[in-house]
Order: sequence, then structure tokens, then C-alpha cells
Amino acid sequence: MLAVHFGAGNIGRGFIGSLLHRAGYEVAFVDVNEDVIHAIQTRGQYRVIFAGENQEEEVIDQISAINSSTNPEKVEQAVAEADLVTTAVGPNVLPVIAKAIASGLTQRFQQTEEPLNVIACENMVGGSSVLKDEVYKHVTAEEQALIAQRVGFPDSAVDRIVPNQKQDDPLAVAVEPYYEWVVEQPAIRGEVPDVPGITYVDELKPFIERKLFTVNTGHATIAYAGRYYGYQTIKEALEAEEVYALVKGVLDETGKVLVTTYGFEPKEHKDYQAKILERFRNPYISDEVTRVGRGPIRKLGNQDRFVRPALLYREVFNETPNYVAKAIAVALLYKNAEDQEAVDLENKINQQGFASGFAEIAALEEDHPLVKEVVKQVQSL
Ligand SMILES: NC(=O)c1ccc[n+]([C@@H]2O[C@H](COP(=O)([O-])OP(=O)(O)OC[C@H]3O[C@@H](n4cnc5c(N)ncnc54)[C@H](O)[C@@H]3O)[C@@H](O)[C@H]2O)c1
Ligand SMILES: O=P(O)(O)OC[C@@H](O)[C@@H](O)[C@H](O)[C@H](O)CO
Repeated sequence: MLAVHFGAGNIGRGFIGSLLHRAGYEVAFVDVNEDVIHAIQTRGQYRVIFAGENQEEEVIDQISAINSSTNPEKVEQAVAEADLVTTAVGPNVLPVIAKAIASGLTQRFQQTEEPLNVIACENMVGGSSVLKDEVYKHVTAEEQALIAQRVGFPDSAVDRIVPNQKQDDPLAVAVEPYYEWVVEQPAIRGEVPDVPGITYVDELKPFIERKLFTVNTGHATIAYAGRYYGYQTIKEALEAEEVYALVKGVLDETGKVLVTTYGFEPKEHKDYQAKILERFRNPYISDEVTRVGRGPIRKLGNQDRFVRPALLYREVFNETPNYVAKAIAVALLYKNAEDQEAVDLENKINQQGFASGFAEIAALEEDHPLVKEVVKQVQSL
């Protein structure tokens, strides 16, 4: 069985590749990073190191790699022959890989009537649905009809902390042992892929929103507050009283709205939150605040980890979550010259001011109550 995975990065090698390998797939990685591609092509395997007391390892072999920049035809052929396609490239890259997937499907329809599932494993709501919309832009109406019949784009939620790697070996990847991969089953076409570790659910939304607005909202809060107070890693930032007080307040607010909206059992959600804070404190993982805070414009977007839960909170309780607003305020002060989105954010705020800059990024009116509260929080920092 062949799985084609776009994005041979942290999660691609450290999580998706590992589970697909265990399920018996040969994994063809598609990437644009020639160093990683060359290493996979020459070595044909890599190590996953589980960052815990015993530092257990797993060897992933039966792998290959294709450079989608220099070898698009090979990518198309791989998609045409694949039994499963997955992605972990970053939400902003989905429109880029959509063209290669579309060309591969065009070729596939000339070769076989076999169904195929394409699962985007990105930190966003509706990643596979967004990818499907992007693929549709590159195919004919007739091919859109074939896709609707034969190709599933089930949305998914993936959870495993995989920091930027500091290994001498460019392919080895240290990961936390914990993982969760939830996939929405009704959108599957043909047989449900038998991948141990995937949890199939009828409705993904509660799960992706619980994950994004607990794990990622908490993570990003620690990253931006950590950067603001001068800490380098998530672990050391979380040890700071002012950072812990903020993330605790944020998780209380997102927890309250998630429990009310989706009916999660309150004690169970508290345990879920506690587990996440323990994961952030993992002594065997060093995760920079600059990785977790990467892409601040994406993370301040209307449907992402700060604004979406804040709007849901206002909808449900008719008041603004002040801790989330404070977390947004420190995010607006985020600086990192090596992160283009951080540079763009800083320039936008300098040119337009906080109210106009944040309102534009969050797709809100400048006089929106959340914008007003965020500006108030910035002024009090
Ligand atoms: N790292 C984590 O802890 C984690 C956990 C859960 C979800 N995620 C999500 O997984 C996705 C990937 O995150 P990551 O941490 O693995 O990032 P990463 O930067 O380590 O990996 C992304 C990979 O995509 C590749 N890429 C970029 N453009 C490409 C293109 N046009 N075609 C093919 N490959 C391309 C990059 O070269 C890189 O190897 C993101 O959506 C992220 O939010 C990450
Ligand atoms: O990947 P991002 O940039 O959306 O968010 C950074 C981290 O919060 C994220 O990668 C977490 O490590 C991951 O979502 C844990 O499952």
C-alpha cells in the first residue's frame, strides 16, 4: 500500500509517517527541502525518538521522497497510484500543493476508478475541506464530479508536540510520546483506511475545536507571553508566575465556552487541560517560543486559536473573554526578525496602530468589543 505524504517536516516524519509506517504503508514523502529529500532517498529510513525517560526509538523504513519543485511529474504519478494521501505542510501552503494533487487526480482518473482519501493534518479548522476547494480550482467541472464521487477529503485533528529538531542526524526526529489523530468518517470514500491510532468520529468539529482552542490557544499564549517576558522555551515560560496566570485564565475561558457549546463533561475537560500543561512541561522536550509563536498573523486570524474562541465566548455569554483578549494583546507585541509574519505584523501595527491592525487581521470592525478590549489590554501592558 502506498501513502503519499506532503510535508516531510516535524509532524510529517515524527507523527504521520510513523503511524502510516506502522499500518504497513510505504510512505512517499513529497517536500521542497532538498536536504531532507536527498537524505531520505539515500538512506531510506529515519529514527523517531520518543522524548521520555527511556528515550525509546523506532526506525521508519519503506520510505521514499520526491521534490515537488523539481519533479512534479513524479508527484502526479504518485498521487495517481496512491492508496492514501496526507498533508502536513502548514495551512498557508495548502493552496500551493493543491495544484500537484489536482494534476495527480486528473492522471488517476485516466488510470483507475479506485477511490482515494486525502487527509490534511494541519492546525486549522476544516483543513481537508479547504484543500478540496483549492483542488477544485485546478480541475474541470467533469473532474470535480469524479472527485465528489471517488475522492474523500475528511477533515482531521492531529495532536503531538514535535519541536524544531536539534539532532546531528537531519532525519532523526524527537517527539513527545502522546498523540491523537481524529478523522471525520462520513467524508471517507471507499474503505476506511485501517491506520491504528486514528480515531474515526462522525462529527469532527467538537474535537478539532477542543484541540485547537485548548492545546494551541494555550501553547500560543505561553509562547507570546514568554517572548514578551523574555523567555526562550515553553517550559521555562510556563514556570513564570505571570505567564502561568495568563494561560490558566485563557484555558478557563476557552474551557467554559467549549464545555457549554459541545457538552464536554467539565471534570473530563479539566483533566484534559491539566494533561496539556503537563505535556508543555515535558523535561525531555525543548520547544522554543519562536516555533510555537510562528506565523502570528495566521494565529490571530478570525477562525484561528484566539479570535474564534473569543467570538464564540461572546456569542454564548454576551461578554468578552478578558484573558483571551490579553493573550491577543501580547501576541500583537510579538517580535521575531526571522519570522516574516512577525515582521509583517510589526510593520502593520506601526503603520496602522493596534486597533486598525488587529481588526484587519482578525476580519473585525475596529469598534468591535473584542478589538476595544484588546487595545485596552495593550495599553495596560
Ligand atoms: N510540530 C508540531 O508540534 C505539530 C503538531 C500538530 C500539527 N502540526 C501542524 O502540522 C503542519 C506542519 O507543521 P510542522 O511543525 O511539521 O512544520 P515543518 O515546517 O516542520 O514541516 C512543514 C514541511 O512542509 C514542507 N513544505 C513547505 N512547502 C511545501 C510544498 N510546497 N510542498 C511540499 N512540502 C512543502 C517544508 O519544507 C517542511 O518540511 C502545520 O499545519 C502544523 O500546524 C504541527
Ligand atoms: O503548528 P502551529 O504553528 O499551528 O502551532 C504551533 C504549536 O502550538 C503546534 O505545532 C503544537 O505543537 C501542536 O499543535 C501540538 O499538537
